[in-house]
Amino acid sequence: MYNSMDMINTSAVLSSIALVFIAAVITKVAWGRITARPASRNTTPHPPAISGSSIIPLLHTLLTKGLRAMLQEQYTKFGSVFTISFFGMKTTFLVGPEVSAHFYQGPESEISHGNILEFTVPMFGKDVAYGVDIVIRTEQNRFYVDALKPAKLRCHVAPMLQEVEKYFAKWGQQGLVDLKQELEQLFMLISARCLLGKEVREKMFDEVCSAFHELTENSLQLTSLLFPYAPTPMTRRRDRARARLSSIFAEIVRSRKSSNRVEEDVLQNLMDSKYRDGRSTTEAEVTGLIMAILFAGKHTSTTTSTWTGARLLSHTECLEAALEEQQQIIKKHGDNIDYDTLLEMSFLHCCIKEVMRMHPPASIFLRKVHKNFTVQTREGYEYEVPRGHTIASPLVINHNIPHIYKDPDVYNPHRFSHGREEDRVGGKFTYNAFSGGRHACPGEAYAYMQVKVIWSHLLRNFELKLVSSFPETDWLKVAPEPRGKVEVSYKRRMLPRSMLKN
Ligand code: HEM
Repeated sequence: MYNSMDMINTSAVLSSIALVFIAAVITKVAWGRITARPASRNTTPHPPAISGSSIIPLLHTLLTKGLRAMLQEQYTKFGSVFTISFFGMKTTFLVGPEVSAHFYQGPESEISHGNILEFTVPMFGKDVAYGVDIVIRTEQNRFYVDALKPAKLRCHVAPMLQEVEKYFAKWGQQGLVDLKQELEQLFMLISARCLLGKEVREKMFDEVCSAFHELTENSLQLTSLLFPYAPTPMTRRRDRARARLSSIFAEIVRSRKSSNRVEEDVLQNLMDSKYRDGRSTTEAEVTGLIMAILFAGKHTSTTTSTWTGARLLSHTECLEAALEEQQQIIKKHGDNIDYDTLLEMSFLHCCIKEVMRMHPPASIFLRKVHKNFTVQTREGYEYEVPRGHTIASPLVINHNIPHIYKDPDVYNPHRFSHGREEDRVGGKFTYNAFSGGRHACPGEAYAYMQVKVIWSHLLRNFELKLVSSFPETDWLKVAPEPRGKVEVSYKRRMLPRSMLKN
């Protein structure tokens, strides 16, 4: 069910769109006024629209206070459904679970990514994702879901742990690190091992990292996003990097097949996947699918993990509760960590979930409307959203609605604990860090698993302190992330048990 668009992680896409938005507004100021216009053929009005000169204060807020502040102002003023119109492009924002169902589960013929993710086609090739039709894409999505389902995840815990232990064994007795940079390197090592396979991890790690870096850096430049096929130096570098990666993965696939070698990694799962008509995946498809999954999972997991550190190390109570949980698990299972042990880390799970509520790696999701639909707001207003509009589900606001999340600006993992479960207050579209409905992230369980493997290890083996101030969000990055270095000092613990309470 995944097309090329979907392969691209939404965080990157949405932030890119925000950049496009900023750039477009900077270069030309449209004129107009705020109106609540009636629908063309029936009595249901279109959502209130902000356009023309009213864009100027909105732009001012966007540039001075950021995306969240700008959207929050419009939400306070107009309620949960409003349209921002500039340069003829109309984007209707749907804020909160009450108005989000159609966004997430409307059929492809009525709501789709449109051509928003067209730029992913030259990244991953014409054989996967947005290079193929919806039928093939849906099948390829099934390959992902299957490769990342819990039964298949169990075998990744041991290799993940080995990578984590080996990585942190290189740290000294004590020292100072940039957590963001450390975790980025570690996630690439884990991804190489569990997703791409041991050929890459053992023999071609540096080459694959550098080609992948070239591929993403050059694809996510504003010009490449807007004009993915223009013959610019960036698109040429992108194409060279993709060609290199394609040939590396094609060679690995051929070698495994010719020697009948079978590995326990996601690459193997994609190689073994079959379409409903019995056809096997081709080399080009496997190559495109594996590059896309790496792209979808790496940055999101790195930023989530870094924010988890920043939040835990700034909230003593949460840090102590997380340590206490580790201690209880150690008492029960010793130092052994497996898939089931990770599932027992429910407080750590809530800590990570709360991080993604406050710092969702994808801050806004976008879709194109192909057929008019109506939405009813919580206050009882009904609006018709017309065909042709872009619609947006802004997580930066949705995850901070006070009637759903008590004290939304406070980091409080307990809000997700059993019995309280604020993420269920508004139904199934209340918490959408992993999107939802037809395009829900297939890597959610894998993502939690790897972040927990890392953080349980860090908590057990190191005393950590956040040295730099709590990071701001860098909204100017294509995928929002903590701005600048996240400096953390560490001191090795001799034995986790002796360092903890009780
Ligand atoms: C904290 C980590 C992660 C977050 C927050 C996240 C979030 C998301 C979101 C929001 C989407 C849907 C985009 C949309 O609605 O269009 C998505 C799609 C996807 N994610 Fe994740 N993701 C994470 C980690 C991962 C990991 C680790 C993997 C794989 C190992 C992965 C694989 C994918 C794939 C293949 C898609 C494409 C789905 C589609 O085509 O509809 N993600 N992810």
